[in-house]
Amino acid sequence: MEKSILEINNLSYAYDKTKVLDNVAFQCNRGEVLVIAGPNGSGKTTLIKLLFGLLDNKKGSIKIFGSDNTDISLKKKMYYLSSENILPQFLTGDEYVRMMCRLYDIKIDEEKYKKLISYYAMEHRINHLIENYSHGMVKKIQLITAFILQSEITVVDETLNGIDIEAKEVSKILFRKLAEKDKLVIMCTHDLELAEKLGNRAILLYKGTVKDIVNLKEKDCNLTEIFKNLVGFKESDYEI
Ligand SMILES: Nc1ncnc2c1ncn2[C@@H]1O[C@H](COP(=O)(O)OP(=O)(O)OP(=O)(O)O)[C@@H](O)[C@H]1O
Repeated sequence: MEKSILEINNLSYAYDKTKVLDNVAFQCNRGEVLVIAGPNGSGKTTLIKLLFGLLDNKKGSIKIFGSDNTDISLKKKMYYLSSENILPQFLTGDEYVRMMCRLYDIKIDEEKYKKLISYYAMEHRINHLIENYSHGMVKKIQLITAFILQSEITVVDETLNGIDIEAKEVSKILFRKLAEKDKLVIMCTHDLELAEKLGNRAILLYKGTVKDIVNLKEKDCNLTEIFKNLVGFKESDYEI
């Protein structure tokens, strides 16, 4: 089985004339949690949107399982947990999960599904309309869906922000288990502690370029310090 399943080369992107990604290149392997970290506006979400073919006119290439990422057959192999509430508001949580399973040709394992609902304490809300969910509940529905689908590639955009501690801890365990099943998990986050605990490698994105690719499994890896150095952060520069 091939290890590298996603390859990005010379990727650049501009909104109108403003360049936000410049010559980005990296590859991702099966079985890893790859963290994409970077300050606000560094281009993380743009990169994810390009990955899913949601933006036109990119420069460079994104190959997934050897095919161009716009290949429609790839859609069923990838699931995106957005940081925004993009779920259909007129469905219940349960209807959304079941609809996604149909779209992805996944026969739902009812026992597993029930377990996931209880892990995320959604027993009493799963049949309510998404429209009436809190911010965290919308995220929990996406997490339940991700662990039911177990796609080849799961991309998480800040989804662990704004969920309660128990849900966050459960998610950490389940994303690790997903990677252990030889799936690729890509996680955009500002939470560097989470990144260190969960990730295999981190791509450090800064002003649209890849500044470093850090092996998080190396002993004494301190992503916060690496980051501070990267942006030239000095405690002594700040006072009130
Ligand atoms: N639709 C858009 N039109 C114009 N500019 C955009 C658009 N979306 C994003 N940008 C700009 O592109 C740059 C990168 O934004 P992006 O959302 O990819 O960054 P990010 O790293 O995900 O940020 P954050 O951590 O704040 O979520 C920013 O300067 C942003 O203002």
